[in-house]
Amino acid sequence: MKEIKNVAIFGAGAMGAYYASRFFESSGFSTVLLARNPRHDRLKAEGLTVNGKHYSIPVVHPDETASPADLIIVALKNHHLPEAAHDLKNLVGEGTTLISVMNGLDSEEYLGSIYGMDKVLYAIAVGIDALRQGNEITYTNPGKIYFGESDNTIPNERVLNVRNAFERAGLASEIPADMMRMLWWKFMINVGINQASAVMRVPYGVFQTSPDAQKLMEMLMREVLALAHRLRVNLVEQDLNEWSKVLNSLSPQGKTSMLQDIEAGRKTEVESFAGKMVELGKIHGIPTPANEVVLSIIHVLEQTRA
Ligand SMILES: NC(=O)C1=CN([C@@H]2O[C@H](COP(=O)(O)OP(=O)(O)OC[C@H]3O[C@@H](n4cnc5c(N)ncnc54)[C@H](OP(=O)(O)O)[C@@H]3O)[C@@H](O)[C@H]2O)C=CC1
Ligand SMILES: CC(C)(CO)C(=O)C(=O)O
Repeated sequence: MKEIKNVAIFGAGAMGAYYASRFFESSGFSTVLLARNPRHDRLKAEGLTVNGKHYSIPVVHPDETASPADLIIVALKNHHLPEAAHDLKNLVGEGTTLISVMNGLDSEEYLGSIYGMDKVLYAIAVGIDALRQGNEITYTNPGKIYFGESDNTIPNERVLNVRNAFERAGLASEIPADMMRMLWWKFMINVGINQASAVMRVPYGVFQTSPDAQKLMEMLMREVLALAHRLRVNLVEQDLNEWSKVLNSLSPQGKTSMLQDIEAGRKTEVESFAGKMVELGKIHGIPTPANEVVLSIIHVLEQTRA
């Protein structure tokens, strides 16, 4: 397989802007952002600012791109995906690899249903605390990307090729043997802290110190543990402690992506977290009362946003 050179970033928000800046700054890559108008013109005119540094990264329009990308990083919000996913069609060719750094359990299968799972690798971003205000993005901790096929006992050529590209771009990454376990671990984290932070409107620092904040976060997470156990996903009690270690490394002022959405009056990804939990809980006979409560609260916050 040939070395990854052409990289496209789809969704130049908090996460996408960070990854775009890394590839754009590293030699050996040609990096583009993909967007329709009015985003296209805005990104072209204003560029992106990441940790105070301005980047004028080329922006391409979905209907005007002719040559496929080697690697596409998808960093949309989950509710953007159904409307946006077809915009990748001119960028996906035989040798293209698609990676979604989006939270939730479904974005990979969604992209795979359109472009084929043979082109999609699973991924999660852990420990990054990217904040966005307009086109200005800040982060204190870049975190790490865990990625691969669902089973990476022996990583295949596509996976190794992406690792090589991440290394050249200065992005920390790891290839877990059991990627499904990692996907569920991240899902547990998001169901816990994203939702608890959104209903309480507090940053990471409060979860580092307040037993009350920790209690709600853990109640939500334990429902994921019970569901994972039923589905034979290898997620255990100790995984809560692994998350505490990551949490304590985050900036006390940092905010989850869901709290950022609530504060900015945007739609949240609650359907991919509590919504998914309630749905799966019903199918598999696992009670999800804490998730039912936060689902209603976050719906109300969305309905009453300014
Ligand atoms: N922020 C974080 O620290 C982390 C976030 N995540 C996950 O990563 C994903 C992205 O999150 P985040 O970066 O915070 O979200 P943002 O809301 O900051 O970014 C999403 C971006 O997608 C753009 N977008 C929406 N629709 C389209 C479209 N049709 N075409 C092109 N661009 C589009 C938005 O543009 P516009 O602004 O114009 O609407 C926005 O720039 C989410 O699933 C989140 O849960 C995971 C780990 C950490
Ligand atoms: C884990 C966390 C909370 C930060 O990386 C996240 O995934 C998010 O903000 O959506």
